[in-house]
Amino acid sequence: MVSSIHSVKKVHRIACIPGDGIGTEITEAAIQVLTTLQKTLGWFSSTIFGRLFMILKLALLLGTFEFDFTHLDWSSKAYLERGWYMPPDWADQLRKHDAIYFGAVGWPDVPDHISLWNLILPIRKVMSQYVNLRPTRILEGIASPMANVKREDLDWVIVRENSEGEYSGQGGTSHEDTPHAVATEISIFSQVGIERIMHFAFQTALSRPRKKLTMVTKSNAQRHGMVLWDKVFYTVAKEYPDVEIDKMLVDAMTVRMVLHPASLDTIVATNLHADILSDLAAALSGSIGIAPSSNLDPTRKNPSMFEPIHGSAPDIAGKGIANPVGAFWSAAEMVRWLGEEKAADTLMKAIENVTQAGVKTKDLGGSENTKGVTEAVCKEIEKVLGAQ
Ligand SMILES: NC(=O)c1ccc[n+]([C@@H]2O[C@H](COP(=O)([O-])OP(=O)(O)OC[C@H]3O[C@@H](n4cnc5c(N)ncnc54)[C@H](O)[C@@H]3O)[C@@H](O)[C@H]2O)c1
Ligand SMILES: O=C(O)[C@H](O)[C@@H](O)C(=O)O
Ligand SMILES: [K+]
Ligand SMILES: [Mn+2]
Repeated sequence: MVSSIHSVKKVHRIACIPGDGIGTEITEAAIQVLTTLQKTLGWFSSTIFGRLFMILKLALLLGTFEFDFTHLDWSSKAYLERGWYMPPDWADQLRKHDAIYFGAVGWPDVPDHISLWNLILPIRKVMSQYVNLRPTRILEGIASPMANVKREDLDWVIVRENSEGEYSGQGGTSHEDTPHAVATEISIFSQVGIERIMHFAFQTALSRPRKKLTMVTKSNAQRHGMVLWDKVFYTVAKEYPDVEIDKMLVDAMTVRMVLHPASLDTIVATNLHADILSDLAAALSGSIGIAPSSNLDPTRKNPSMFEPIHGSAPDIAGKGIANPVGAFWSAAEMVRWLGEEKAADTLMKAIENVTQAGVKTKDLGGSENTKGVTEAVCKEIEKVLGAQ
């Protein structure tokens, strides 16, 4: 009986790559929260009526959902021990899953370009995750470091091109290790690559109340690739007459983000520019520790990957003090991508109830550790569902 109930549940297969440093700590916390979410939404849901309803649903073979986590030990630590990050069939392994949950990669014992180019960048590229979606807003109970900025003033979505640009990986070094060393780092901007990210950005802008899109480049100094960006942006814009558009040079954009945050809504930028702007956005909304990201293949042919925007933070790793909120928010984005809207809303509500109650890590001015925030969010999930 139990196994037949089990089998009618929708199963979301998640590949988990905790990676390095605090990546392992926040991934463990995210799995704890997701497991609580699944259990609470399922059998133990809240009121007696909720439970009866759930039994009825199960009896009708409708079921709920559960996560099936596969843990993948693809990390710098493993690389140092065995000489590789991912096995040769890594892409096939990942494609057996519905989504990928990622912690962080990078450790001081391995050069950062080796770790990035052996783990996260091949996944983003080979899985065609050409969008990196990075929402930023000031959560309940969190204050921006900018004194006069109110919560409603900062509500942005950064759409980062995630497959090419400055991250093309093309270039090389001549006369290496001599005083005449010469290195090139070539950016690639393809019309197809720009068009698809622009369409995604316009559709994102359209889905938001303000329908406003700001495009960022550096097309004054960089006169080829960035100029193509501008050109494609204005061409694609013609298909979206309901979206209000404007254009910024990236240097001036940093000023506008700090001085006039309320003037921005959806933002589209290249791989590198959006990488930098999204760290700034996270800091302006309280901390790098709260910001989520979704590496999306919008065609859904490949699994998409969800991770906080921060890195492995070697300076605080192993201390149990990393802020898990960015990891939880990323988990909520994953749950939404998998079609579980109610579960995603529940998780976001639980996170914000916890920040509002002042249960926060040190980076947000609080005194809790990772475990304390995680347990508070788990308890809050039960409360939020119990109240429904
Ligand atoms: N996508 C990724 O996995 C990713 C992202 C960024 C950096 N990295 C890698 O991570 C390593 C460290 O990079 P970095 O120091 O430039 O950036 P980082 O994001 O790891 O850390 C920057 C600062 O923010 C703090 N911080 C980050 N996350 C936090 C959290 N959740 N809670 C509290 N404080 C937090 C850190 O303690 C540090 O002081 C490098 O190897 C880098 O290549 C990986
Ligand atoms: O993409 C990058 O630049 C790094 O992996 C990291 O900084 C990130 O933002 O994911
Ligand atoms: K990360
Ligand atoms: Mn980054």
